[in-house]
Amino acid sequence: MNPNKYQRTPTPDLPNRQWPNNHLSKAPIWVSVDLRDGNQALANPMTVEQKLALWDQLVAMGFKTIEIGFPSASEPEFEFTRRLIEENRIPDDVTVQVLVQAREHLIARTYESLIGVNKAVIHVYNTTSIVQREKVFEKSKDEIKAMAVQGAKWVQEYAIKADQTHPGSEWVFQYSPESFSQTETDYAVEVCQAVMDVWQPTPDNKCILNLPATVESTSPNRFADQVEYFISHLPNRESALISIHTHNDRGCAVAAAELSLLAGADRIEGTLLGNGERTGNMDIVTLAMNLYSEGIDPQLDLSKPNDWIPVVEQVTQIKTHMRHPWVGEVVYTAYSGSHQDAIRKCLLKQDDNQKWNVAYLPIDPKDIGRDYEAIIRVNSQSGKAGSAFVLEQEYGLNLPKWIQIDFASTAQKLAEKQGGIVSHKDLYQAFTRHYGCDEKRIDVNNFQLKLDGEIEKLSLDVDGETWTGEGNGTISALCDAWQQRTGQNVDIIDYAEHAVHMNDDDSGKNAKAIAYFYLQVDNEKKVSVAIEKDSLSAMILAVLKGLKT
Ligand SMILES: CC(=O)SCCNC(=O)CCNC(=O)[C@H](O)C(C)(C)COP(=O)(O)OP(=O)(O)OC[C@H]1O[C@@H](n2cnc3c(N)ncnc32)[C@H](O)[C@@H]1OP(=O)(O)O
Ligand SMILES: CC(C)C(=O)C(=O)O
Ligand SMILES: [Mg+2]
Repeated sequence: MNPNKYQRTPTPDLPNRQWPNNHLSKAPIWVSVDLRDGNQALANPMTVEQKLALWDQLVAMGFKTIEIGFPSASEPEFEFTRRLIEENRIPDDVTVQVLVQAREHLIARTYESLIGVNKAVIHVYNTTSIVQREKVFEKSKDEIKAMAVQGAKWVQEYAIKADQTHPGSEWVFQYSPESFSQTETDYAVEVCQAVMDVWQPTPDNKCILNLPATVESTSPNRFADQVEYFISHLPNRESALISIHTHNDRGCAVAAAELSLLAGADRIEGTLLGNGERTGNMDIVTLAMNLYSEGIDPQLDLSKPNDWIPVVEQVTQIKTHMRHPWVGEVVYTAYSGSHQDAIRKCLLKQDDNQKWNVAYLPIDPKDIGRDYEAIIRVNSQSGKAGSAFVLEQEYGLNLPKWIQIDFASTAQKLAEKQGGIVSHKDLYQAFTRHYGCDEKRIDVNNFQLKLDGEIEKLSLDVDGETWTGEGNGTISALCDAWQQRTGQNVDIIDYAEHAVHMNDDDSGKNAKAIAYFYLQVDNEKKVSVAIEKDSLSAMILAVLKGLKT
């Protein structure tokens, strides 16, 4: 490692920067560049059929501008453009965008690909960065500016020609000073101003100036400075939409785009899940969800990742990381005990009419189709709350805290034995086995209860023996019967019972009752559970189990 090899990328001095004081209140104009920047980054570029599948997905998600490719680059790119147009696949409210270099024959071919389109953005670019000027193009600043101006002129001239031969299309012009992030910002303003001088946009007929961090080379705050500087120094700013196109070389593409919006940008280019050159383009999903989590309508439908992620994965051949922000498979899952406990307590207190406020869950996972099943998974890092949550969500068991504590060591042993995540079914089976819920070990018959004044008189046969007792209710009469038979003193420390819908293998859902008892028999504390057809039977059996075992 030799840090002396590297230097800081210069950015403008902006002592009165405004962006840190700003807040976002609306979504930007989104532009998907999946079909162009995403595609050009793939070892195996998408086939036309794959591009069509991704196009349909992007339209369904609500993108209104989609960069569909670089039609002058290859036959498949050209053919894809033609198919969208000829097969009427472009909805009226969606605009296609195409990329082209500032080279005449490529611009001519680009317009050819667009014959018959209703509306298209022609996106022309040339690089303006110091390294590319000096080493790649070996041109002066004026010469590079002249390339941009020439490109802008060709874009305009060929639009006029296209209108003459095939009238009826609407053209929007976009220019990118490629590698804006590594360009002196003053110079980027100068080049863009020269392009605007050619196009003569107005506030009613804006052009688009797209500022790329082609290679991300500064921290997001310094990129935001570059953007604010650009916007505040651009004459005729109101005649341009300012677009941002960041890449993720430093891992901050989303942050840089988000801060650029604070700095005044109107429009964001990016890809789903951040596919794109090298470390990728700015991930639109992450930025849109960031806005959503702050109460801003993202103006995109990201609610069904389980539908659209497979499409993206299929066409890119790139798997989504399980911890991908907002949509990764486990990003709402808590394994650790204290997280599970906090989530469970917050969810119990979360009211549908209140703003979402749940520890460890920045949004309601249900908003993007993630079931609570995915939220809490029980393994050996989990505590009592995790098992309680699973049994509650999946089986409708509202375990009192003393049952949670009593069952915790059984769940822990199971998790340690299995070594990974304990399935919901295994956990439930462990619970019913631990409390003997499936075994009919006590035979109860001839139940009779008579009210004598304020006293309940109970008689029943337990395992063939007749028990009698009295008290101010069934359970106290039952405890009295035990005391009469054994001389042991019985106190009910706590109990709970509720209805539960059991999934019987044969007959489907069955309403039953579950009772939980916490007893003190002389000096011994006992916990018992019974599941029966009705609540009285469940309570009697739970008490008997506690007493007899
Ligand atoms: C940052 C980005 O993502 S930019 C977009 C990059 N995407 C792509 O390039 C994908 C599609 N591109 C292609 O398939 C090819 O580059 C083509 C078909 C467009 C052009 O191919 P070729 O003509 O063979 O040129 P090649 O790709 O080698 O390009 C380099 C030439 O174009 C010039 N050039 C590169 N970019 C530009 C530009 N934006 N404007 C004008 N000239 C340019 C270079 O100076 C070089 O010129 P030279 O041949 O005189 O040295
Ligand atoms: C063509 C431009 C906008 C680009 O993709 C980039 O600079 O990253
Ligand atoms: Mg790019």
